[in-house]
Amino acid sequence: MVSSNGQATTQPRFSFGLISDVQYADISDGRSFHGVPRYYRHSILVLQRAVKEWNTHQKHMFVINFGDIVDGFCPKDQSLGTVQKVVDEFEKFKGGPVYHMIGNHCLYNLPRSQLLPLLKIQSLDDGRAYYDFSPVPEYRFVVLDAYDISAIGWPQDHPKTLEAMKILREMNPNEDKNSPDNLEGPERRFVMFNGGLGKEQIEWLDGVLVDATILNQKVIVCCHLPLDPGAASKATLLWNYDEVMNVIHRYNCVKACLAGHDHKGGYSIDSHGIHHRVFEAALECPPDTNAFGYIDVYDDRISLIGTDRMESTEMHFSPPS
Ligand SMILES: Nc1ccn([C@@H]2O[C@H](COP(=O)(O)OP(=O)(O)OC[C@H](O)CO)[C@@H](O)[C@H]2O)c(=O)n1
Repeated sequence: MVSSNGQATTQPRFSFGLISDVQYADISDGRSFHGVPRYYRHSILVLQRAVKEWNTHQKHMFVINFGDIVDGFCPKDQSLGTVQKVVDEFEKFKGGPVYHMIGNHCLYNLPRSQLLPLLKIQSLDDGRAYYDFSPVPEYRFVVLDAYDISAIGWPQDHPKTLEAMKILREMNPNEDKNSPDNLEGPERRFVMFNGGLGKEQIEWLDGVLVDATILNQKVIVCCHLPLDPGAASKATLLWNYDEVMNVIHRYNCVKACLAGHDHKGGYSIDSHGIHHRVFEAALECPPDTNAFGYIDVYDDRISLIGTDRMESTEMHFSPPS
């Protein structure tokens, strides 16, 4: 294709919409633990404007929601209806499927057994919430379950809860396990509002990357929790981000890791040239401002076009090492 100035332009192979940390609740505005304003009722308006804009573009193949669909302060007798209400807003997207992932605030509201069907996350009986999909033969998306090993979301006596509590007891000296006090650097991630990937999920990830390599697919990893200390506050990282990145770094197929959770957003390129983009939260948009976007996917880069508080980011792929 040739543009008006006579230069060759390339069309994206495909595009998709994205939004993170809607954290809607029908409650008055409040603040985060650190005093950052949170606009609980406004966040669903941000989502509505996002869906309207994605539909106007008429080019997005799908939408990805990066987790925390409702806030933990949502009255518990309203959790089910509130998750459904937000899912219904996502369903107004006309271009294709909406892919959800779970975040800590989802799990403060509902157990996995109720949450996963609402979010249409196909799961085996064991409640796992990781999956992959391939929108075009050249690309594979991997959606990780960041709360696979977690002290929230599983029954109290579940082996995964017990494993998570053991990790927190060993790694976090505080009585309040949500507090990163007395922890330094990336050790600050060992708090109860984070989680990690279990052995089975890591083996599954490894298998997907083997398969993607054989098929010559480029892979985009999506996870509610950030995977690189350069892109996010240390207290928001996946517990075993280092183990997960060691697996990813064994292959050349992963081009970008996309995340939510750290509401201010962030961006880094790691030692292997992988892009890490953490998305700005819809929840923290003051009235009439927005944080959502879409990504144009090319063969040699992905291009995030953000609205308002979501910064645009060009992510050119490094040549394979
Ligand atoms: N230092 C802290 C931070 C948080 N808490 C408590 O942990 C719960 C979850 O915190 P919250 O900020 O709501 O979690 P988000 O997933 O929205 O955001 C994660 C990052 O903080 C975003 O930057 C809640 O009960 C907090 O009060 C805490 O005790 N100590």
